[in-house]
Amino acid sequence: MADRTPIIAPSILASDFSRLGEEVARISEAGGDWIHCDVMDGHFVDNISFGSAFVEAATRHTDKHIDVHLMISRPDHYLDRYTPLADSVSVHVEADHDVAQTLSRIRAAGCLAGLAISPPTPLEKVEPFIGQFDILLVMTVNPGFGGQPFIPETIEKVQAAAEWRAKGLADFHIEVDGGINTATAKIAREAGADIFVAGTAVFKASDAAAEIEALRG
Ligand SMILES: O=C(CO)[C@@H](O)[C@H](O)COP(=O)(O)O
Ligand SMILES: [Fe+2]
Repeated sequence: MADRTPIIAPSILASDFSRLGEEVARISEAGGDWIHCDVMDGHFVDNISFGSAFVEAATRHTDKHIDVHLMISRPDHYLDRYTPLADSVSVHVEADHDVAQTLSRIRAAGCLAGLAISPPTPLEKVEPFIGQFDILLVMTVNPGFGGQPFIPETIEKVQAAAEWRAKGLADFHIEVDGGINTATAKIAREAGADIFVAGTAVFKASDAAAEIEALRG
């Protein structure tokens, strides 16, 4: 079985964009394992964040794993702008694309392939793609904004996905994203999650290193 040591992925959506480089360096030095980059197009979600030029700028201030979360309607169309910058790329099962083909292209580009699922979407929607993704990204808030409260019902999906994994159907990480703090990380970890995205909790903490350690549990 693969290593399930908790991975903490601070989301730069919660950083001070006017000091992006310093913020990325600060959070890397504080012990963040992966740098989570939330790309939003104002169409798939009701918010616009940043695009590939911004992600590229962030990469110049860290040697950590770059984890791109595409909340965009046509991930297949924009994919080639992100795979050269990233170590993992997650696309939404709800977006308008050939999911199997997009996942296959992400892997072919040398990245871990992530499949993301929003809170209202039943887990059955990702079932046909088991074995084709390396990360199941379970959204624990509705995508689009940082700083929202964790939706407890989403944990049932983490538990069910962990059962798939335990049955040996496939080996994949379970990443939780949205409203993650030390309390909700514990709930998610006990349900089977091993990657913890935290924007507000880490970037707004007075001691980011202590917060990252606390999130590991
Ligand atoms: O993908 C998203 C939001 O759509 C997340 O990655 C958020 O950026 C997490 O922020 P917090 O809830 O931790 O503040
Ligand atoms: Fe995200």
